[in-house]
Amino acid sequence: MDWEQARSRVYAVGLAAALPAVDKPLDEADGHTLAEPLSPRTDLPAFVTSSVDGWAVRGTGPWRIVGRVLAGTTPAPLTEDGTTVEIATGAMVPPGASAVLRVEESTRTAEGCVDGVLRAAPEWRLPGEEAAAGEELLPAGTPVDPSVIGLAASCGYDTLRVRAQPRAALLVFGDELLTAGPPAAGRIRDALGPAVPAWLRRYGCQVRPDDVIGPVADTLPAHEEALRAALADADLVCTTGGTMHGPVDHLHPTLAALGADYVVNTVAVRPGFPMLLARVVGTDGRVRFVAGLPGNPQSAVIALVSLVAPLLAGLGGRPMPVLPHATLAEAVPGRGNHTHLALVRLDRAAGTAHPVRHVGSAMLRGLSGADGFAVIRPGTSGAAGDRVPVVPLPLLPGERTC
Ligand SMILES: Nc1nc2c(c(=O)[nH]1)N[C@H]1C(S)=C(S)[C@@H](COP(=O)(O)OP(=O)(O)OC[C@H]3O[C@@H](n4cnc5c(N)ncnc54)[C@H](O)[C@@H]3O)O[C@H]1N2
Ligand code: MOO
Repeated sequence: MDWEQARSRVYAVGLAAALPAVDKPLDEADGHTLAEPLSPRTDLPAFVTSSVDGWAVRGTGPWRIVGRVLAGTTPAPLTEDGTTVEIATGAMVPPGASAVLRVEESTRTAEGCVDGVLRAAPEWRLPGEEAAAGEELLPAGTPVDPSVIGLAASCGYDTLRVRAQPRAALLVFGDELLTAGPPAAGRIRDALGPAVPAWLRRYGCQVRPDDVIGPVADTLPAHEEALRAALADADLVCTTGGTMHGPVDHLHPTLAALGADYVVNTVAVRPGFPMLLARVVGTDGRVRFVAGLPGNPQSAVIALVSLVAPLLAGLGGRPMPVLPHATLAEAVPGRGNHTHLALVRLDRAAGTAHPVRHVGSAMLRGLSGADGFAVIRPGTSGAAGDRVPVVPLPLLPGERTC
């Protein structure tokens, strides 16, 4: 399947299986996605609010001082022309006041009255100036970040209705993998067991340490047992390795044994083509997904950005991630009729993408210095100066990249 087509298909399938809406207290909502639009419960501001420290006055000056209004109180009306109350920034302007005079622009008369020249523009904020009660400020599908949480609080929310956070598990396949110490005697370190959960968390998944399993023994029964167990609780199970058809590649037979159906089975992309996404419908009718990440570590990350990121966007009810563009600083070869995802470092100031070195699919050195992958479409090659889409890596937790 074409790479673009695979992304769209996975997104649509994820959206059709969008996770249920739940209520979260504001302090637990970060990283979730709004399941309903955000609208203020009152006008914002809710009352006429002084925007300066000064004097709320009625009529023309000089004004006789008759009181003081602090923020957080309900003031008595100003009923008499020529009177004033001292007022703090954020305090409710008393009904009857005709203006607010800034403290630094006021003087005192010998009699102790306040005097000064009023500015033409009012020194207060009117109800509804920021938003009217019930007005849609953010649509469903908006990622919840600290600014959204702050806005929700100012709109009067105690909880937010958000999509449940997807729960993900990881199964690492490969008897050759060591989980400690340096590589030796034909064995290498498992690079994906430690790295993939961290990528998944950056994409908004919950991954508990107990949900990272492996290396799972390279036998079909062990694979089947591990996948069944992982699917019992997780919405998404990622597996690493075993996507091909080598002597100990058991993923496809395991999926067949579980009655899974393929959403995507191999993608015309290099590196990473053996990636897959399968769907398993449990006896309870709940849909779960298995993402088969190839064993070569960079290919596994390409499967994450290509299939898992759009799937999670769909499950979270978010829009399909839009790819930013950058200008290639150097030529990047095409990969025939496959899409080439080429690791690049972005110069954000210049808007340029710089190919990095050490980018073999078995390597992680290039990836560690990269910001994402430049997309070289099938049948094309990238020349210096070409504008190309870039698939960003979610390098900082909560970045608005997905
Ligand atoms: N006859 C062919 N062989 C292969 C082809 C092919 O087209 N024809 N494609 C190659 C490509 S491309 C990829 S990608 C891999 C995919 O293989 P699998 O997903 O089945 O993965 P494995 O065979 O289990 O492992 C591949 C490679 O990656 C290393 N690996 C696996 N897991 C980890 C891990 N957690 N951390 C670090 N390294 C890992 C493993 O040792 C192998 O070296 O197939 C090619 N073969
Ligand atoms: O296509 Mo494989 O995924 O390069 O290493």
